[in-house]
Amino acid sequence: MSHTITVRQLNIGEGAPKICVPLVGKTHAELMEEATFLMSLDVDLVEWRVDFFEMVEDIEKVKSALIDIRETLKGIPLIFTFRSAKEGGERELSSTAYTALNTTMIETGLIDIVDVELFNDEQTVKTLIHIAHENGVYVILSNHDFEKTPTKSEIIGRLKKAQELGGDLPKIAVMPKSTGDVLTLLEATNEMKERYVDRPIITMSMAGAGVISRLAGELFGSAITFGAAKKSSAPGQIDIHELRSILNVIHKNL
Ligand SMILES: O=C1C[C@@](O)(C(=O)O)C[C@@H](O)[C@@H]1O
Repeated sequence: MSHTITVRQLNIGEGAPKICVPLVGKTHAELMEEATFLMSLDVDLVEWRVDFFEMVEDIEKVKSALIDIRETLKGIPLIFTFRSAKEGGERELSSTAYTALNTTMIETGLIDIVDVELFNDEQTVKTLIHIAHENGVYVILSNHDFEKTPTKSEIIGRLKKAQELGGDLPKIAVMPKSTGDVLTLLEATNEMKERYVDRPIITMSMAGAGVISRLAGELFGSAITFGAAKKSSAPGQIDIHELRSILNVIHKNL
């Protein structure tokens, strides 16, 4: 497998980490306003965090918002993410509803990447990966620990599991309780890069202490970094202008 994934001419995994900004509107109107605003900014990808959308359980309403988001974003690569409450998101869906929501949006042909949580039952994960790939959609296979930072071998184990299951972009976000925890995440990322990586991965240590991990992905091996425009979707995301400028400084000096 190639170390780079190309989505609408964006080479993820090559050069500086790509900047992704989340859309976190609660209503159709808020989403339109946010999406229009994002178009005035220097972003590489947009993630629709659909768990923030209050009509998320109404698939037709989600679809109609998606159509308008896609039209507003023009050619910007779009990630579709329902983040469950147990992994730091806004709400829960039953496994059936989660599968139906993701399947319907994959089949619209309007999204480029779908985020699937690794810790769903394995059959759900495999089914969604299969449907995504049949429709030319890449899969971020993600895992989040908002409580702590697992050990280095556990982090690597989860990222490798995401590779084995066929995720195109394995991802992990963890919470540091110490600066040592930030190093653990960076070491795990670096070891993946040196020993196991055959495709781009995404890692981050959250909150203030973890900010360095959102900046240093080109060095340690994380291909996408999440920044904030007006509102962040997780602790530790920094302003995208500052983010771009720091990524450029690192890139220039490597
Ligand atoms: O999983 C991630 C990463 C994230 O949690 C972060 O820490 O930047 C933000 C989420 O929107 C995204 O889905």
